[in-house]
Amino acid sequence: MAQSTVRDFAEQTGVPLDRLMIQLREAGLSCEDPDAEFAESDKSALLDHIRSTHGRKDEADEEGPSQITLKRRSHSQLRMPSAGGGERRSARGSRAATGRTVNVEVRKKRTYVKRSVVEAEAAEQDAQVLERALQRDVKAAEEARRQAAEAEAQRQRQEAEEAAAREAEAAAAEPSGAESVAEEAASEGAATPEAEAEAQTVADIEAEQQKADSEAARKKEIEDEKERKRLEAEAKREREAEERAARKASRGKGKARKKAGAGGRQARRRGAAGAASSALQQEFEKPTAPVVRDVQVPETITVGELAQRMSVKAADLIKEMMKQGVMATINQAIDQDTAVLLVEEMGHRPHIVREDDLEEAVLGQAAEPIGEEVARSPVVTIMGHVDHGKTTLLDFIRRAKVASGEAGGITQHIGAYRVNTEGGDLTFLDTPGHEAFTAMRARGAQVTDVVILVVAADDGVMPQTEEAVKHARAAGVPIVVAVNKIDREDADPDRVKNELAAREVIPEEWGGDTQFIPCSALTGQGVEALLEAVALQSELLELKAVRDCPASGIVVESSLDRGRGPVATILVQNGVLQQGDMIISGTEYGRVRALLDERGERVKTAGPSTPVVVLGLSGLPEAGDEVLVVEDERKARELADHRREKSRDKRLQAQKAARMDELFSQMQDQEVKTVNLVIKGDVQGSVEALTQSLTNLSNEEVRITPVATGVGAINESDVNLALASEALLIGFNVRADAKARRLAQENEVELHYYSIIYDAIDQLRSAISGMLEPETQEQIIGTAEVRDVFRSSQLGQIAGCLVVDGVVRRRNPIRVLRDNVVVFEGDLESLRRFKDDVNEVQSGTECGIGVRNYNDVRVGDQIECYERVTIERSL
Ligand SMILES: Nc1nc2c(ncn2[C@@H]2O[C@H](COP(=O)(O)OP(=O)(O)OP(=O)(O)O)[C@@H](O)[C@H]2O)c(=O)[nH]1
Repeated sequence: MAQSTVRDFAEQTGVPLDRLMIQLREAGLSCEDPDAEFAESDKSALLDHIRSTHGRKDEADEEGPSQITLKRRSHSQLRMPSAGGGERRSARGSRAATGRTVNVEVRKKRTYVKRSVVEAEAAEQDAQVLERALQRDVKAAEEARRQAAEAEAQRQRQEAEEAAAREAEAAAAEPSGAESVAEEAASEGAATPEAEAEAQTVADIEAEQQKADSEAARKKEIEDEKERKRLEAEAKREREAEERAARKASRGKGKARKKAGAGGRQARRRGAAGAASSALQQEFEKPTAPVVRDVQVPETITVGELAQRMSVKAADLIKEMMKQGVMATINQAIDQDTAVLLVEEMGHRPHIVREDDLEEAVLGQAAEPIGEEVARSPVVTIMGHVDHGKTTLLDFIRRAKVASGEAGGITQHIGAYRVNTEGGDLTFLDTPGHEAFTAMRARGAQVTDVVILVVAADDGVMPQTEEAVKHARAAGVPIVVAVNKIDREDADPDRVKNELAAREVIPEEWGGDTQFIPCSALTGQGVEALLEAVALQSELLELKAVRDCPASGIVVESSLDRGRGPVATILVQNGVLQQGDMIISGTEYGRVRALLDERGERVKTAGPSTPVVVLGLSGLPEAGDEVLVVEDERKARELADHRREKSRDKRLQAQKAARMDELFSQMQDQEVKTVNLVIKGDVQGSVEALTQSLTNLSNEEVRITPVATGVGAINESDVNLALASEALLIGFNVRADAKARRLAQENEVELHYYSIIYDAIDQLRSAISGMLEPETQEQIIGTAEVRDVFRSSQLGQIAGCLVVDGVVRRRNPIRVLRDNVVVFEGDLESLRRFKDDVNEVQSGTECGIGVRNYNDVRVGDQIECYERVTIERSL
């Protein structure tokens, strides 16, 4: 390398010479002459010095701001000629008017930096330049040294090889002396210290070279491995992307391939983890044609559910309904026909689902029992008017005192009893006779084979006697008439025969088919004959039942027992009901936990025509519900759920209708008053009957609405409900519990307790009578005939009249009638007797009448005087 001076170095690097000299002095190098040689060692020392001081700042520089920035803003206006025709306008001298003025804002920013800072920066820059130059020079010197060493090593290796070759040749020429020469050479080599050092250097260099080579080879290997893995991963991702694309392509979507490609690219970007997650990702494909769905349409379905089945938004369905002219909300139930229409309109395929499908599937042959028929005992219902002796008669028959235990002496709910008579077993359904139980009695007739119609011989045929005849006829059930109370002195059995014959219940002795048995439930006279007659009647009927089939029957009554849960009285009609059977009844189901007979004793089985109390149902079935034994619990639960859903839908539909009706009627008549009722009772039948009877009291002015009904004691929630709906709270044979009583007291909710249905009816009737609007009636109080008409200058036209009927009063309104047709309606202006004004004129008296605002009264007209009276009404 050529020798260089300090000056040369300064010129090379562009650093001012004086600054370089300062740096050298600071580095502790004595350099007075810039033309002196700039040795390598000096360069290394200077580099170390610069490295150690590089970036350091004077502490003084830290104080105060190192620079100040000044900003200046100036505004001016620029007037520009309007584009296109500016010159033309200017020629006309209208430039000012047409030119455009632009506001110009000029912003200037100037930064002043401290001198010391500038100097320091310059020094810093020079130091950096020097550092770079020195570094370069020092590196170059090192490189040169290394190359020189390498060249030397190479030269020595060649020399050694040549020497070896020469010696080999010499040895070949003088084999005897070869060894000695070689030894000599070796000893010579070992003996020379310079040669030894040289050899060591060469070995070191070679070792270094080898180490560097192996290091490079190892690095390359690692790099290659990485590259290979990267390529493998990439190939895998591409394969996956291609597979996806192929799958989509096979579905015939041209677009899909593109998307899969995009997905693949995305996956590549995300890496392996991303690729795995993208495989799970779902992609939406817009269908190219409208999707036609098969939609199951049951008998009733809510709008929301129908929309769901068609996979459309409920709002869209409601819109479609509006187009069809049907207004509905999402929770509203619609009928099958409407639903089918809507499904078709929306381009789908409706499939009508019959509700019975599931019933049939679950119940199988249970609907129609198949098997060998055997004789069964008759089911007898006693019907008749109130107090004609039904309970007394049944009491006598089964020798149990039922009547004495009943509130008000009236049977309150249907009970079923099996009694042994000489004519065989008879099952009695103890139906009550009061009108409130009409609905239950109708149900009773459906399971009944024979009706005993009790008619008191002293009272004859009464309204409920007639009703009982109608029910029996409607059900096609034969009647046996018990002409009761024949022990009474005023008993008149023939009257009963006559009255019933008039209603087409003809006695046998009169050629009809009805047996009339005179009896006394009190004394027992004729009761045996009555039972014989019933037995005879049922023999004629040849009653049969299938015993060897899954049991089925009818719920006669149900109630909630505090200890035993839901309790249902069931009349078995076919098959044999056993403890452990899985039964379904209406919307309830359950495994028969226990069977009890009419005396409350446990029995294991109950055959046809046997009334039995069943424990184990999930809830209270309705009186009249069918009971069926099913195979397994799952099926029973399924069917019960289905029925519950169905009844809920129906209820929803009914509720909606009721609300609509209410709306319409309120629109028509704003004066309709509503009495809400919350009714709780001891047994389902009573609640049902009471609810129906009370609802029947509704008329066009007062509507009675049972907002809630139920079995059991009145609880807090009943009181709350009554409060919320401003309802009357009625307890029939039940009382409010302590909490409910307290709540009722606090909120002044009245509790009405009853144990006799007609008491409840009477009280409510009188209560709602008070709610009726009083009626206004017109009463004619007098009539006068016009005999003469004359005019007075003071009073105008005056009619000379004779009061022919009642009294004519001056303050009362009048009507003028001509040939019995009203020609004017108004008031009297004056009423006079001779010259005196009077307040009233009695019948048979003449008077002068002036009619206000009417001057056309003629001879022969009648003037009718009337008054308006307000009459309180009752139901
Ligand atoms: N003298 C006489 N009185 C009878 C006879 N049968 C019933 N009574 C009386 O008539 C009244 C009414 O009898 P119930 O058996 O309660 O009449 P019911 O038809 O069951 O009445 P409800 O349960 O209200 O439908 C009672 O006081 C009986 O004692 C009878 O044969 N002779």
